[in-house]
Amino acid sequence: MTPQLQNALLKARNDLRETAPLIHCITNPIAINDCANGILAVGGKPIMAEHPDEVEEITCIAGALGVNIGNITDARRTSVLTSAKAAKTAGVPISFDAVGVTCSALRRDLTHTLLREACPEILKGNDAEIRAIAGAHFESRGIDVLRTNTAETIEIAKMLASTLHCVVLVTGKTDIITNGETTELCENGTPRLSLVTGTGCMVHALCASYSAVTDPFTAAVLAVSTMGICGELAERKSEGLGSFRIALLDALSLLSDDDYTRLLQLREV
Ligand SMILES: Nc1ncnc2c1ncn2[C@@H]1O[C@H](COP(=O)(O)OP(=O)(O)OP(=O)(O)O)[C@@H](O)[C@H]1O
Ligand SMILES: Cc1ncsc1CCO
Repeated sequence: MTPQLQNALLKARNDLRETAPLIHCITNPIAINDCANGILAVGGKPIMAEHPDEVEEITCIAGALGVNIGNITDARRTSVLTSAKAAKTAGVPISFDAVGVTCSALRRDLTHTLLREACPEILKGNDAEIRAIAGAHFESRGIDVLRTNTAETIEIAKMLASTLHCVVLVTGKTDIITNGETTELCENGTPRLSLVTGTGCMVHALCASYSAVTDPFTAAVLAVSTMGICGELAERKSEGLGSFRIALLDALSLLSDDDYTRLLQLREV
């Protein structure tokens, strides 16, 4: 990590708390509450709105837009595209979480329409989701990854980022963040994060939050490293998955710059 990136990460943490921008999220009902609380914990102001007749208005007054296709409905499918197009016109940065794009033609079609018509600044998925979007071989079951090959996925993510001119974030044991030229790997986290539903969706909500105050690359690095570090801190303070989930929100709201810097495990490749 360069000193410039380290400074940008700390500045973005502070700027989000200072400016508290409105973050418009269209997400799934499984994770909606955790996403809203996650945004609040790091300093943003969430608004979860998805009615097709109001989303354009809301996107246009937001500092960033987060769209997630984890539990798609007719209304959300319409709203995702309406909001993303409005965001492009208004210059509002978009983060897109391609949850389950591996699972159905509906999600694949929606994803490719979105990438074509209103390409996000940050494209996020797990290993299988990013591979599926790139047209590469993937192994998954439902929304879960069955097998990864990090070295290969890095190359796929770089190619996708270069083609789409966006930042690609691949989550997993090792998180990959790339804009096609610069690539960082984040080793923070704990397997427990994958045992609680919606932690990937929360990473996405943090991407949207930080993209309101910094460039998409810094925002994606900060979002995923924050979740990883807070997962590590929460694991030390909890017993089962219920107390882990609560401890995770505590850690997100209490994380200091010193602890963030001390625990950060980032390396450029
Ligand atoms: N085995 C692991 N070890 C360490 N951290 C992990 C591991 N698996 C996932 N994580 C972390 O958990 C968070 C969520 O990533 P994950 O890949 O599970 O997202 P996801 O598949 O989109 O999740 P969901 O669909 O449940 O929201 C990330 O911060 C990631 O770094
Ligand atoms: C369990 C589940 N199913 C669709 S979305 C989701 C939340 C994690 O992405």
